[in-house]
Amino acid sequence: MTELLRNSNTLAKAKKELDQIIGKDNHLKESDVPRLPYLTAIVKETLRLHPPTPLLLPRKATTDVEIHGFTIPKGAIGRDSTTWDDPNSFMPERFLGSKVDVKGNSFELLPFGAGRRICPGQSLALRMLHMMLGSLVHGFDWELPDGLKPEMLDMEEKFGLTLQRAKPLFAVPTVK
Ligand code: HEM
Repeated sequence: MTELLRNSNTLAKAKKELDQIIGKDNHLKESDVPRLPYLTAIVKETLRLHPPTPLLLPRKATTDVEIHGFTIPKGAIGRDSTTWDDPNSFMPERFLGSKVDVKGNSFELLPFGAGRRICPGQSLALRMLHMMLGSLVHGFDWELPDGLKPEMLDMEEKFGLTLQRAKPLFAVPTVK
């Protein structure tokens, strides 16, 4: 939601897609999600830029390592500038028409890990993320409180086992 409130064009495009595909007066259903490529791209882009479990727990490379001829570079993969154009910008469009997924098959984007220790809650988490975000965007118009400008939003993150906003987001919903 923070990235959408900071990027009003993205929020407007997500609303438009929801209005066109499921209709202004209908509630979002799980079966609608496969027909919402832009909402799906927003979820992927959020998981790239703000991975909720950023360290993949104990499996982060602290230095460049080579294993069986494959180089595992040090550091955060979601913002690697050799893989992603403009890696620090929130651009869901980068996933439209792209085969990169978040399910452990695309090694440049591993918010749920990969292989035998991949997150077993992935399928539940992805269902919930699309339903929650899609319902919030589709059901309400959103504004920032007290004349706060999008560019003034505090993007500081609290680093830990899971990554969260350092301070909660305050936003004002109006029923559409
Ligand atoms: C957006 C939501 C979530 C993200 C980004 C996420 C991410 C991750 C990551 C990165 C790992 C470590 C994988 C590895 O070690 O390679 C993990 C492990 C795990 N996750 Fe999740 N997770 C999410 C939601 C959930 C949910 C909803 C559940 C349970 C209902 C869950 C249960 C677990 C468990 C049990 C493990 C440990 C698996 C093992 O070590 O064998 N996660 N998750």
